[in-house]
Amino acid sequence: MSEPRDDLIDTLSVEQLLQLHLKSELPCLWTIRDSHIHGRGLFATRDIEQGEVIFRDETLVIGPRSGTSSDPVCVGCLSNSSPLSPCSKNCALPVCSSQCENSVQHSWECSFLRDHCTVENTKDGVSLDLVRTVTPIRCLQMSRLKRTIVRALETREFPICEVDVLKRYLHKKLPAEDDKFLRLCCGTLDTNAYAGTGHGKGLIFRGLYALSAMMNHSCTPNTTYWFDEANRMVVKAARTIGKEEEILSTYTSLLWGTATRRSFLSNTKEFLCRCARCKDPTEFDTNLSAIYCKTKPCGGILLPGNPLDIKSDWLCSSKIKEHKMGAQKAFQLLNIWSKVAQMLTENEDLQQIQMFLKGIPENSQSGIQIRKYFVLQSKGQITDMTDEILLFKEQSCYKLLDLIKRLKLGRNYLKGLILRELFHLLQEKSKRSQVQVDQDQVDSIKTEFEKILKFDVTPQESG
Ligand SMILES: C[S@@+](CC[C@H](N)C(=O)[O-])C[C@H]1O[C@@H](n2cnc3c(N)ncnc32)[C@H](O)[C@@H]1O
Repeated sequence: MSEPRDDLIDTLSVEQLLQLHLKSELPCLWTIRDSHIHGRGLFATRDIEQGEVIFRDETLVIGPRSGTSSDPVCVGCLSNSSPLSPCSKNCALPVCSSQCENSVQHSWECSFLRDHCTVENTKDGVSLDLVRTVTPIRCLQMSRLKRTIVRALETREFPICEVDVLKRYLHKKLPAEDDKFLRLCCGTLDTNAYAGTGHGKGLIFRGLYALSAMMNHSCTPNTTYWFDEANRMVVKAARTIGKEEEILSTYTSLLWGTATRRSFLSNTKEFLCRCARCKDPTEFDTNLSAIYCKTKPCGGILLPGNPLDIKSDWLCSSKIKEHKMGAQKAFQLLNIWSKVAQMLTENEDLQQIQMFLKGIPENSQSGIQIRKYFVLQSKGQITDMTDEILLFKEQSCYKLLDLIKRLKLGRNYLKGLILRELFHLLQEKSKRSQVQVDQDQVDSIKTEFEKILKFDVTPQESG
């Protein structure tokens, strides 16, 4: 499909625009329709097998994340794995090499900022404020086709707009049209962008993906995604998706409890999810949000009476009416646990962690937070770990895998990472204790994680 003349672009439907943007001539597995969840959604045009690639999405724009708490990354390669220094051309943005400084990616915004801004009193020559504005600024370079797609996406105004941050540094007024488009892009990015991380390369970015922006959210999505070497977003079926079924993604961590997920979605995307998992106080019998009943010697667990109403009392599994807790108190407790969990993982003190885990219900969100950290992020090499840590990591892998199964998350990327870790742990365990580990089991774990983590299944590729 060749690109039409500029004046024809305005006459195309969203679906045609997206087909053009993805430059795909293959038959596609998706169509755009009205959704009962919200606005438009993406729907399957045929049955899609678990693990099948549904689409590979090209970026409309990609750049550093906008959060004030994010560590700065090189604006050229978007990685934080090498030491950063200010761009020598004095645009106040950080780069990690002369190659990144002179990259096509960076050159345009570099001259834009030098031409429009005055930057003084920066910390080490870098302005973190301006780093936040890079991704919207990059939108000004968009082609007619990309601008038309951006205008077709859902957008809303969020309280913080990067254009206002940029304005603090401008000594030259932006043309009204650019100002308006930049504002639109800020809202569109906040509504639709995905945060990406690059496996092992310290990549941290925010990308606007045209087709992915059509996917509504569910806390038990039927897809999983990943970013390939070209930073394309690869979306796969986490379980079988029937013809006509809506193709759903997630905008939040799937291992958080309902209250945390819903408040995150409300704060970052300004909507309240009402999916099947959000409606179920037990979250498919996982009790992720549970806290122990404080009435002695009850021993029951408290869960929200109505998880869709943040003010509703938390009720006890003993069904005794008086055994309850106000929502505010319950949220405070969950918050404190989460902070303690964060502190404990930073210290990696296994004894203290075991004590903390004894005081909270099994599967509780903070316990899961600790286990996930130990499985996927803990410092150091497996070969240097004590037997106790190795055992804790192994148990944590099984716990997380069980949770993923019970939450009906299917074959998702997180599961692949956990299985890979488990494979390495079992190998180390058998080396250390010379205990015979079931080799068939280890091999099947290897096959499964390789299948999940291997996204280049080109023969099945669609649009
Ligand atoms: C990436 S867009 C999804 C596509 C959008 N429905 C459209 O018509 O363009 C994200 C926005 O869709 C809405 N949305 C997505 N999932 C939702 C859900 N589960 N419940 C309510 N609104 C949702 C929210 O307004 C959110 O900001």
